Amino acid sequence: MPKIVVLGAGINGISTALAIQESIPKCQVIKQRMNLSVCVSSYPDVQFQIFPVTVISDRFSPNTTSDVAAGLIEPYLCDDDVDRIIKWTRTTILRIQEYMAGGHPGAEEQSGYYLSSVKSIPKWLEVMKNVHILSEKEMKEVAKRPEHKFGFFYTTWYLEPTAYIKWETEQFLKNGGQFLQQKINKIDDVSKMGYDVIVNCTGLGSREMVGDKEVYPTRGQVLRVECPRVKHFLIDDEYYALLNENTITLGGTQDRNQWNTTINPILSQKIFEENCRNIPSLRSARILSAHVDLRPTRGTVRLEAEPNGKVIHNYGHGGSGITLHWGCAMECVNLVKKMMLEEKKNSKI
Ligand SMILES: Cc1cc2nc3c(=O)[nH]c(=O)nc-3n(C[C@H](O)[C@H](O)[C@H](O)COP(=O)(O)OP(=O)(O)OC[C@H]3O[C@@H](n4cnc5c(N)ncnc54)[C@H](O)[C@@H]3O)c2cc1C
Ligand SMILES: NC(=[NH2+])NCCC[C@@H](N)C(=O)O
Repeated sequence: MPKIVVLGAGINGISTALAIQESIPKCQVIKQRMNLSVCVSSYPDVQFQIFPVTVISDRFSPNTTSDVAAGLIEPYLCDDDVDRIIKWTRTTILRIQEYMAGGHPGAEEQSGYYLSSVKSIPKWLEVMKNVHILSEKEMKEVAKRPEHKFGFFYTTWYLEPTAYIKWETEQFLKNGGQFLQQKINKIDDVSKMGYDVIVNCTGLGSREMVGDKEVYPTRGQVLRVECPRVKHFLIDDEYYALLNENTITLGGTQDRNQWNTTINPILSQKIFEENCRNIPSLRSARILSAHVDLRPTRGTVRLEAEPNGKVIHNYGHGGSGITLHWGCAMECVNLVKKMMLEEKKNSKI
């Protein structure tokens, strides 16, 4: 009976743990009514759970990097292979549409403008809806700055991480999942805890815990404001105003190798002013809060099983962890299944 543990409780940890439960039936509690025709009776609900899944983490939502995220579905600050990114994004979008169809909170389509000083059409635009490259005439109407030379309109989604992780956590617990609050100093310590499969989703924490110096912080500061008048998002080369259920997230900074998580009030003022220049209606906004966190940035997302080991890595999503989460979680499930099969074969020898 392999014991599976997921390290980390951000969007990638919780999603991967839930994906394992949903995709490997023996990893969730299955309630079955045993109807025996002979005595025309039925046993009380019988619970089967063969492989419990445990999540170990030092911090939980709403105190993870994931909770600070604006929830925009758009690949960003992730230099991975673009086709891999697009594949993961597509899988995530399907999951968001299922989540929305369930009427759950914190997810919706959002439409708006991407204005830039350079003419470039990102490949990931192919997964978006209602894409329209702005004509010169339309640019004249929409541009807010002389450097806004090129732009496009499209529809994407937002997925508010805190609301979504709350829902995922409820499903995970319903499936018999377990939580353990603990800081892991070295991943080898977990191997000694008797787990057979270890999935590492510790984001920037992997720099120390796994000793991976390729993962580094990109500091991001944002504001949450209330401004019901604003109905479209607007992203340009430096700033962004992104819709959420009842608020707007204004960003944004991307300072590589900056570890400082103290909010800089001067920067907050600049983020507000620059976004008001792009969307004048924001002048009437009510500023609710400011946030800073560190994007777990890496040349590529590390999503792989260690050779002949029991560790699977899923970290380093940069500014795209919400965007890529379900695609990466499902790829992890395939690696877990493969590892369990190997384990079964070896134990037969
Ligand atoms: C300002 C800002 C805005 C963003 N906006 C967006 C956006 O709009 N769209 C998007 O797709 N992405 C966005 N991102 C990026 C996104 O937030 C990250 O890519 C994502 O949160 C990474 O998720 P994760 O689960 O891998 O890591 P995290 O959320 O950092 O979770 C890591 C987990 O591991 C735990 N952990 C770490 N080390 C240890 C240890 N040693 N022992 C035990 N537990 C440990 C932590 O406690 C935490 O629970 C934004 C990021 C920032 C900073
Ligand atoms: N700037 C840009 N192209 N898009 C907005 C990025 C928002 C979010 N991923 C983040 O801040 O990481």
